Amino acid sequence: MPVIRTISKVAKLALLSTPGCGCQPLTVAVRTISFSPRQVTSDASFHSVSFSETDHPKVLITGGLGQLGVGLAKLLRKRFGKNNVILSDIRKPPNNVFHSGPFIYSDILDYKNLREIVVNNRITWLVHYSALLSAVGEANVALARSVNITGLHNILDIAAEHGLRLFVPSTIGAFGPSSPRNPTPDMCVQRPRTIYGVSKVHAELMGEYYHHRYGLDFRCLRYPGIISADSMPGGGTTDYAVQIFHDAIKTGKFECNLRPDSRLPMMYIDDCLRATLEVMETPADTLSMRTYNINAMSFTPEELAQELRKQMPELEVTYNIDPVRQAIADSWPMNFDDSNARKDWGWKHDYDLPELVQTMLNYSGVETRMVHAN
Ligand SMILES: NC(=O)c1ccc[n+]([C@@H]2O[C@H](COP(=O)([O-])OP(=O)(O)OC[C@H]3O[C@@H](n4cnc5c(N)ncnc54)[C@H](O)[C@@H]3O)[C@@H](O)[C@H]2O)c1
Ligand SMILES: C[C@@H](O)[C@H](N)C(=O)O
Repeated sequence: MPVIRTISKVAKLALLSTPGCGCQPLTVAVRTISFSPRQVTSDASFHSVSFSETDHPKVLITGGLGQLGVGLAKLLRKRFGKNNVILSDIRKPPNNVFHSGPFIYSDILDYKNLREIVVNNRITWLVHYSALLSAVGEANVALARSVNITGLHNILDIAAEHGLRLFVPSTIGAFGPSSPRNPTPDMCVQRPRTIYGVSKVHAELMGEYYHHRYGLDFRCLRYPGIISADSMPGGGTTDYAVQIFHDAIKTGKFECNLRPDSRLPMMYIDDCLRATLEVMETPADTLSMRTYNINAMSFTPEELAQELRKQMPELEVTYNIDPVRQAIADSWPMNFDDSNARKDWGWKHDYDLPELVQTMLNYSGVETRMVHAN
């Protein structure tokens, strides 16, 4: 019992000294406390990165070379200035990305390297995009567990120690077959059947725990499947909804790996990235929760093909079901209830299915014409 009493006393102290706002310097160095309990006083200057709401944040994006990171960096750089947003990844950036703003190598499994980057660049916001998605995660569970869970622990500790505002995306994949699927609310049973989903529920719970325990300013949105024209998805279940545009334009044909009636929540990338910026800028006292569903539309492969055929009547779609992806899709939400995000911080999507299709075709058409011209 004395151990439990001591822990709860420390917890109370931490809660009292950081009243739910990550902008305050933390009184506890989290990684230190987890291995050898050592209090760090609140005036210790080495971790007190000062960030006031009037300053521009200094942002680090991990896993930034995937489907979403480059677009987010572009949006944030427009708002906060090119040099205030650092993209990072373990892959080599293409020329255009390398020359568009700061890029740095960062492996989220390397705690010391991460800490060095945060300290040397006086980072105040951390957007944690590194992950293995649902389908690649099932193909390599050990790596997914390491990147999505061990990597997240490094991120949480760094963010807590340095008083960062931390964004970690979750996903429709954080729900499972026993969750209500149509619609899926923020609060319900979450028993996902993929390592990806399990790691994302873990991230939601750990982030919220660090928020309550250490005052970490943790913010999390559960994204639907994201559709983008100029970046390719990294191996998920919703990838078909991006691939169909590329194949339709290139060959007029598409082979879909999900059943025609597989209904999933989806969103155009611009809405997703804007939501991310909006929730990061929302004053902390407006957030009644730390993890929100966000939604835009919901469709099946058949409905997407029908919408595409309004502009490409010749489009041929065949179905060759991937049992792994199909089982995942069958366990995920069909419709997402995002009423809390709409109520608390005014979330509103811009793109429904017709606008999405028009935008993707316009963009991909331009790209195709450029490729043919070269
Ligand atoms: N794209 C979607 O449809 C979608 C939907 C819901 C949630 N999300 C979440 O958004 C985030 C970004 O998604 P994305 O589609 O850009 O993912 P992605 O798979 O395209 O990119 C992930 C990136 O993480 C990097 N990475 C892998 N291991 C790493 C390591 N050890 N250290 C540093 N980086 C590492 C990869 O190199 C890759 O560039 C993820 O957390 C994902 O779960 C995405
Ligand atoms: C939905 C999302 O998390 C990702 N696009 C996947 O399918 O794995």
